[in-house]
Amino acid sequence: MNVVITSATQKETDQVRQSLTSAPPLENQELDLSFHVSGVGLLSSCFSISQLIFEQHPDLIIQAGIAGTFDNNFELGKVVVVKDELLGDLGVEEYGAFKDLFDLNLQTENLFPFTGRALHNRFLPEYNLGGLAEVTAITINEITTRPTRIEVLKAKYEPAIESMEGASLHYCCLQTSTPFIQIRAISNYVGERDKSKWNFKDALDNLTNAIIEYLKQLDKKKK
Ligand SMILES: O=C(O)c1cccc(C(=O)CC[C@H]2O[C@@H](n3cnc4c(=O)[nH]cnc43)[C@H](O)[C@@H]2O)c1
Repeated sequence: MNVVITSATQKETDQVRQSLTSAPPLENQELDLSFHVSGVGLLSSCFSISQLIFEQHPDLIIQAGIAGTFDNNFELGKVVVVKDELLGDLGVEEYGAFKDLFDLNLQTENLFPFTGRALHNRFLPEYNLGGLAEVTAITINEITTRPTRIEVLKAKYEPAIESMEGASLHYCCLQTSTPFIQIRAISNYVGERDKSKWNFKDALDNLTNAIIEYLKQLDKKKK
């Protein structure tokens, strides 16, 4: 099985690479694994993920990364899987409201690959192997910082998390019928710009453990 682990930055998957090299945890060797770095943001990730799909025809793409959360009840380090991905800043802000492409009638709801405005991961029933918590996410080009903007996004989309590449994965994979799963660990609360308050360590440690555990289960399933 041809499996690709993609991340926005190499740092997000360095520890996974190290774990796989130092003490290979996969017994059955059913997985032909490779790594891919998409770059940060929608533009770069959309191009490189589509190139990856057309050149390598993976059987499964795992997007592994960190993310900010809108939910103050989430502990930093928590690992989640994205079920529905929405575009959080493609549109116009006017009179304090944000109108997206659907509100502006520039995109049709439920027109493939959208399902009710979302890029829904229809592969999760088969591929969320560990039963990780499934959440709604938004993808943004400009990291959200203003408290009023945070409230607008929460009211409109009810997102649990925010990243800068999730929608690229969902869009490219749905368009090409490529199975995928987006696994994210929470590194910060959305709006927090003081990086000393981000918890990279727990996020990257927990993300690594979740990915290794996921690969073990996939390896077993494919035997
Ligand atoms: O500085 C480090 O040690 C470090 C280690 C791993 C990753 C990074 C990144 O800067 C990753 C950027 C990546 O993270 C996503 N992200 C994280 N928090 C947020 C957020 O609050 N809003 C939006 N995106 C977020 C995003 O997908 C970036 O591509 C640094």
